[in-house]
Amino acid sequence: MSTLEVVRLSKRYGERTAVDDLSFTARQGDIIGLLGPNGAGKTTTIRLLTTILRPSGGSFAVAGISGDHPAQIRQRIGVLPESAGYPGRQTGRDYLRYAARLFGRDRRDAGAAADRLLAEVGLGERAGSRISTYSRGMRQRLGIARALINEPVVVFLDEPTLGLDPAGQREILATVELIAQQRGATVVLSTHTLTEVEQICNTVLILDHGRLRAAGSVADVLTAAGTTSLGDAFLSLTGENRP
Ligand SMILES: Nc1ncnc2c1ncn2[C@@H]1O[C@H](COP(=O)(O)OP(=O)(O)OP(=O)(O)O)[C@@H](O)[C@H]1O
Repeated sequence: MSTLEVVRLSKRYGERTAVDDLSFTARQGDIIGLLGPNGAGKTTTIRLLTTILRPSGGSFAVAGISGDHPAQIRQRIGVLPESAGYPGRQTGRDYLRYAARLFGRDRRDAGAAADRLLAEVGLGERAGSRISTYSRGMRQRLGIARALINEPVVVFLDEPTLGLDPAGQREILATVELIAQQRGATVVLSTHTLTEVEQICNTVLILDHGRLRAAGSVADVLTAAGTTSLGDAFLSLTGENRP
């Protein structure tokens, strides 16, 4: 069964169509790279699929549950938003424990879940430190741990490596691969970094002006665009190869 099924989804803001007739499906363990120039509709797509926004048209389902049931969808997804804020005075462990309690776990269970997740994202040794002392990369990994607290079927990560140095980027990508391989979750990853997509995504979606310009494996997209690099494919499919 598909974990995520999107059928002719659209979102309009007045005259502007931010997402236009978007359809795709995903399965367990897929890492989907959501690409597109600024304003292409990536964040709007993530907001629709995480039930923050209501679609203007079309439909979607997570693990067979219709997007018409946002409360049920939210039980089955995890999200790292574009710019997540964190309570700097809390420790990473306290922050995750609280998140686990919000999902109904008892005190002991919440503590165990927090420690397990902190270890999973490589923050075990800093579990007891205040978040204000974390680097940007560490905060992003904490945000990913937060997104996993309810054992989600689909995890949405909006530009998780933005502003990170190469080592920080690599740590995030390794974490994302673990989420897909060991948990079998589907990961939807929005990014502007094409090398990341080439490294870890088994599916690429290229959006432009809200429309899907290409979908498939990196090899499929190269073939469709008649190019040998994902960068060239991106530029030719999105009309961004202007001088
Ligand atoms: N609340 C809003 N009201 C009106 N228009 C909006 C709103 N949010 C987004 N848009 C418009 O919808 C389009 C898609 O925006 P979106 O933020 O989804 O793009 P994006 O691909 O995530 O861009 P970026 O790479 O810059 O983050 C843009 O034209 C944007 O101006």
